[in-house]
Amino acid sequence: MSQPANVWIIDDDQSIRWVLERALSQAGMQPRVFESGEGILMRLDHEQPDAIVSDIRMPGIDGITLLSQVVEKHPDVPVIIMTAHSDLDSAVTSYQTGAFEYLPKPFDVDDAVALVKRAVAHSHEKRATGETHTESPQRSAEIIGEAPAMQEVFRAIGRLSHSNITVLINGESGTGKELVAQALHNHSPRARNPFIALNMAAIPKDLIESELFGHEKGAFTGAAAARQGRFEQANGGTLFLDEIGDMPADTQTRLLRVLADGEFYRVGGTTPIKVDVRIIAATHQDLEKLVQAGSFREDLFHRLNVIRIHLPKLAERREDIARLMQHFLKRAAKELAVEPKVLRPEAEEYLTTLPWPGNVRQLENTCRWLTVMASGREIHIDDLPPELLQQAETETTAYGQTWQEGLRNWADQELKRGKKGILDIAVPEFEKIMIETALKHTGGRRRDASILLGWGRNTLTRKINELGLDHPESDEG
Ligand SMILES: Nc1ncnc2c1ncn2[C@@H]1O[C@H](COP(=O)(O)OP(=O)(O)OP(=O)(O)O)[C@@H](O)[C@H]1O
Repeated sequence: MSQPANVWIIDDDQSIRWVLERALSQAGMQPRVFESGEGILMRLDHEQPDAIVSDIRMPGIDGITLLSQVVEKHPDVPVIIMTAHSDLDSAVTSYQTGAFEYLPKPFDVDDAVALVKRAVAHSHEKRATGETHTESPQRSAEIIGEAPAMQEVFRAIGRLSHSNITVLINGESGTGKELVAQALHNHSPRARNPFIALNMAAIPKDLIESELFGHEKGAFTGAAAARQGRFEQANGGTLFLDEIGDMPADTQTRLLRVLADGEFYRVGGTTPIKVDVRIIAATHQDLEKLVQAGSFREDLFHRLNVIRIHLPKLAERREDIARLMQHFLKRAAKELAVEPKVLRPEAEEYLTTLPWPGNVRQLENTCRWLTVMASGREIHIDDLPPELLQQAETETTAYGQTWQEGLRNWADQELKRGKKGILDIAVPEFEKIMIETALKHTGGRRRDASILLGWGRNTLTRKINELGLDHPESDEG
């Protein structure tokens, strides 16, 4: 009921697939994308998503035909049909054929997400039995990290590879905690058994217990069938409890008991269930503080805090940024079936200096964005998303000013002090800064610096003399 909703997106337009996939993932769902409706019906015989979002006009089987087949064979799976705005006929046909809803393109992403959520809720209501087992999507376990702090993490993974010990991973959001948890599992004696991830912050509080421990039929309103919890699903394997700091107090008590006894009861159940589960927990919060504040049980904290792995912020391992970007650009290109883009050196250098508050996830999203939005194969600084460029503008001057604002304030101050002829002070100063910076970038080579500045070589030489910048000529050839 509260497992991440499985949503299939079918569209031959990769940008639509991408936008929806991203938006639904961010809304806590598990989208899966398909370029066409071919094979969907066969797939449905094996597993049913909580909702399907399909385009109408696609090569091969079209959306309406697919819809009619799904409605006939799997009436419990709601289908949302997308099509061009003007196409009223298709809208009508979709409804008549049994679509859950019709989504005109272009659509507002938030509206689309809200609509998919409605469809998912609807299918949960309708689906009395036969919950499908959703595992985390298979991830490539490649973890990039040459920075010393990451090497520490790799060593820990290696050292722990023969053990089933509990691990607590600390680190800001997007630093790769889940990836590391998965790697710990993949390199453990439990590797062949399930790795089940559950994010405490993403589940409504009242559903956490049934999510973890499952429930018996009729345990609460809406519990139409008995259902396994994550603990049972993870039996023999690893249960990754993300954002453990958000676990409600009574669930903490229950978890502690399970860890001590190795058994639990489903919600509404009377038979104890035995499991063998390794716990890896993660949090971006300071659990010691939570313990002090009384919102996290101290005894549970000690049980979880056996081995601790700390993931540094991306800004603390800048040496990995370039490699990570290359990795994500390649991956995004593969996802979108396009040629991989490459960063121009200056764009790469620039990106390496940004603060990246969203850590690796933000970097990954930026690479996806660039793969779709950058016009050529090479990514120039101008291609970067506006919010990243603005960061530079505000960060290059102190006090959060842009240089224009700084200049304006300066001029204002000078005039207030009664100065006259301020251009005679400002213009040479401006040119001096431009010239010196350009020369710095070319290692003192004037010919190249004049190109960077957009001046002729002779103009640059004259200016250097006029301004009295006796920059040594170097490597003029
Ligand atoms: N070192 C790395 N090498 C390659 N990919 C990485 C690395 N670190 C993180 N990623 C990728 O960045 C994204 C975010 O990582 P992950 O979900 O593991 O972070 P998290 O710390 O668990 O975030 P949150 O706390 O928000 O859930 C994932 O797509 C992951 O694959």
